[in-house]
Amino acid sequence: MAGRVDLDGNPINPITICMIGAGGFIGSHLCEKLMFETPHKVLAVDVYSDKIKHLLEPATIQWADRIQFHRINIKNDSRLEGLIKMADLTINLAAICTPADYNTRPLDTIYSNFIDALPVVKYCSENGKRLIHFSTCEVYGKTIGAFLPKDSPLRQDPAYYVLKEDASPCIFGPIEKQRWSYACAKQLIERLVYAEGAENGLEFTIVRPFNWIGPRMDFIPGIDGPSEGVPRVLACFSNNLLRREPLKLVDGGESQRTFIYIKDAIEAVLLMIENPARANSHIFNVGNPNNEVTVRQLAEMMTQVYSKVSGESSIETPTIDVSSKEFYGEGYDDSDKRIPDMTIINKQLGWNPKTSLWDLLESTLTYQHRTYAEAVKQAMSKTTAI
Ligand SMILES: NC(=O)c1ccc[n+]([C@@H]2O[C@H](COP(=O)([O-])OP(=O)(O)OC[C@H]3O[C@@H](n4cnc5c(N)ncnc54)[C@H](O)[C@@H]3O)[C@@H](O)[C@H]2O)c1
Ligand SMILES: O=c1ccn([C@@H]2O[C@H](COP(=O)(O)OP(=O)(O)O[C@H]3OC[C@@H](O)[C@H](O)[C@H]3O)[C@@H](O)[C@H]2O)c(=O)[nH]1
Repeated sequence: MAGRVDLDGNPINPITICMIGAGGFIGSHLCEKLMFETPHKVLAVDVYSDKIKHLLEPATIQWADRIQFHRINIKNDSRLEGLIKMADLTINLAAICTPADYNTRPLDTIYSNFIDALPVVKYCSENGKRLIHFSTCEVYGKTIGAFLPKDSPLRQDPAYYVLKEDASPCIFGPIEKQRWSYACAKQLIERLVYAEGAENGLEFTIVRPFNWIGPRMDFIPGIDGPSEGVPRVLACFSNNLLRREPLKLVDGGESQRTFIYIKDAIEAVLLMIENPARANSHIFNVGNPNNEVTVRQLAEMMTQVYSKVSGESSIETPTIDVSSKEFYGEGYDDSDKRIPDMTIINKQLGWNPKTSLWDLLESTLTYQHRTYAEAVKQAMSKTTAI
């Protein structure tokens, strides 16, 4: 750790980071990175700590003085401002961010992604503290190409689908498609952070993650989350594979996504943390444009990889089609395609993703199998016994 320097060759001084949402998927990986590889301190704020308990237990005393957990709901806790004041930098990850909630709990979604983030922005601005705010690739909504006729040659032109921070429009569906409640709330908080920068000098960076995936993402229904819960696609498909049931393809699985390994993405966040002069006032896409698949292709690849890592043959009918109304309910809609433009992050931070989709699925599904296979077997045998 000694002698660490930033991208301009200047020594990196240890800082204190107030990380809100530190107990979630991204937060847990960021806490690990900061504890394992840097001298920085973390004030970890969340309502849950299960995903970082390995960093908080006495056995990990090595960094006991560098990470503190604060069980705080930022909706209503006066301790938040004090923690932001104690820190040099605040990173806000807290949000409701699973699509199954956007159309079924639109009020909670809007409050969580906009209203609850307001005091965080205000305290940073008023106290002259730097903020890294987590937004989403969903702010782009649908691509321009999605509105062209299916056979239009322009659909092949990157100008109609590659998503650029400083050029692409944000295209959402109608209000009755409540899916867009999340994207719209995230867009408004981005605009507010940006305006605080422009009018009041807030030092900020906005991150737009493009489908970061890896170990500890969401939950397996009935094992470490509610039986009826619907997590994001990686956990849905993992759950199906663990239970040896067909993977459900929503509306034919035609939507396209680019997936990035969480560990590659965390490298980018660390560069933002340690290079404020290069990261401030920027909005960054963080994704892997080389890992594009349709959801159907993702299902096929996960089936193959899971078979390899578990040693179990795949089932006879590996996928089934399901309508979005059946799967998510009324008001669901979808982003058609998400390819991040990487020009700005390349120029400012020299960062590039490394891990291929196959490799990241192999390490992630090895983790899922090791962590859950036995528990799923036991849960299933109990249900059959009843
Ligand atoms: N994972 C991705 O690919 C992805 C993609 C786009 C955007 N994002 C954004 O990144 C951020 C983190 O996402 P994640 O995947 O780690 O999600 P996550 O759900 O695993 O983590 C969010 C954490 O915030 C906490 N939280 C929520 N409301 C809170 C409150 N009121 N008070 C205290 N803690 C609260 C939750 O308990 C959870 O631990 C979110 O803002 C999300 O919108 C993630
Ligand atoms: O079992 C499933 C689950 C999901 N899907 C499909 O898989 C695709 C990806 O679904 P995810 O649950 O990962 O969520 P999305 O990519 O649509 O949105 C995510 O994007 C970025 C973040 O802001 C959020 O984490 C989330 O909104 C969607 O087209 C969805 O309809 C299935 O076909 N079957």
